[in-house]
Parts: sequence; structure tokens; C-alpha cells
Amino acid sequence: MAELHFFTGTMDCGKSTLALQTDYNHRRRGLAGLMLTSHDRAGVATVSSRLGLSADAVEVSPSTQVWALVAARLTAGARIDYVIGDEAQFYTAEQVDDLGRIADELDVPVYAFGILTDFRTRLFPGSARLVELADRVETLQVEALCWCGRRATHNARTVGGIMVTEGEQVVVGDTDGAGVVGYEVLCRHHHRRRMTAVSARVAESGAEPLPFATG
Ligand SMILES: Nc1ncnc2c1ncn2[C@@H]1O[C@H](COP(=O)(O)OP(=O)(O)O)[C@@H](O)[C@H]1O
Ligand SMILES: Cc1cn([C@H]2C[C@H](O)[C@@H](COP(=O)(O)O)O2)c(=O)[nH]c1=O
Repeated sequence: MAELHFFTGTMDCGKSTLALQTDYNHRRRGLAGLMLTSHDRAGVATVSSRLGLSADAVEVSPSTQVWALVAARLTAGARIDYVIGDEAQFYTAEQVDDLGRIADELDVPVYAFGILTDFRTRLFPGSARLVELADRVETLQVEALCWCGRRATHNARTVGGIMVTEGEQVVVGDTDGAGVVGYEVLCRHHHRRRMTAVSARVAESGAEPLPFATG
């Protein structure tokens, strides 16, 4: 019996890398898979890892009917031995239901990857449904670290390095500090205190924080 497997963790903990490795390992054994993604930082219809690897994928938008997509491909004679779904936090609950149906009714294993919670610590709809449905939920072993050295468990959204708590749930961005709006992974202690690396440095130096809106 095929399983629906959900791999989760904070941003920047290696989920897309593992998705690409999972695809590679299956292809090495002559299997053919379907890769899904949504809103990858590198662009549409791409799974990309910060280690530099990337692969083409089918972009999942809110209107994508995942079951129908897979059924149409199989009917057209394509082989689908496994399904990989990256950025699965952005899928709708119905799309995740379809992933479960693919595992159950087609006996095709499904590997989903995504962050659990948003910048306000609330579950994403896709991740919530995956927790409800998955046969296995696994937290990645690679530990992304908070600036204090503790294991990072939460994703903070930042503007100019300062944590914000207002805004749309979905804003594509990175943890690399390059954009004005970005993300930083923090331990719960520092997420609760809204203390990012920048605000910790400011607090230590006694300087005034930069005049960015903090929401
Ligand atoms: N220059 C680097 N050298 C070694 N490892 C790196 C480097 N850049 C990124 N990584 C690894 O890649 C991980 C991020 O992988 P990625 O698949 O992009 O994460 P996610 O999909 O979870 O956001 C980091 O946790 C780190 O282990
Ligand atoms: C916390 C949070 C994140 N996002 C976005 C930012 C990135 O584009 C992705 C996560 O990608 P990763 O491969 O896991 O680094 O999600 C968002 O839209 N809203 C949020 O609250």
C-alpha cells in the first residue's frame, strides 16, 4: 500500500534538497515521477535548492486539479511511479486530499515537502491538511539554527531585518538577507520576543533600530 509522506521543517532546512534527492534516487532505479511545486523562489514550475540544484516541475495554482492532472497523464500513457510535491504548504486542502487519493487509489507513493507554519506561527492550509492525512509526518534532521544557536523552530518575516507580524500569509521570499522583505528562522523563545539577529545586535549596542515599519 503506497503512503502519503510529509516532510516538514523550517525554511532553509533542506526540504527542496531532499525532494530533489528523492526524485534522483527514484530515477536512478528507472522509475518515472511527477514533480509538483508552487511559488518556488526561483520561479514558476521549478523546484530549487539553495545548494544549487533545480528541476522542472508542474506548477500547482489554486485551480489545479491534482487528481485530474495525474489521471489525464496516466490515460495518455505516461508512467507515474511516484509523486513529489514541494512547497506543499501552498496547496489547497482539496489538492492535498487528491494526494492522499493518489496514494490510496493508484498505489503511487507521494512525498510532500513544506513548511508547517507561517510568519505568525499559524498552520498553512496545505500543511494542516497534510498533518491530518499523511501516513507519516517527518521533521527534517538538518537543524536550521536561530541566531542564538538554538534549533530554529519558527519562521519570522522581516522588513529590514526587523520582525513583522502583519501582512498577507503568502509572500515569496528568502532567508538570505538580500531583499528588504525577507525571512529569518528563530527559536520559539526569540520568535515570541520578536528578536531577530538585527534587533539583538541593536539591543546589544544600545543603538536605535532602523525606521522600518514593524507591523
Ligand atoms: N553553501 C552551502 N554549503 C553547504 N550547505 C548549504 C549551503 N547552502 C545551503 N546549504 C544547505 O542547504 C539547506 C537549505 O536547503 P533547501 O533545500 O534550499 O532548504 P528548504 O527547501 O528547506 O528551504 C541548508 O539548511 C544547508 O544545510
Ligand atoms: C514563513 C512564510 C514563508 N513564506 C514563503 C517564503 C518562501 O517563498 C516559502 C518557503 O520556502 P522554503 O523553500 O521553505 O524556504 O514560503 C510565505 O509565503 N509566508 C510565510 O509566512
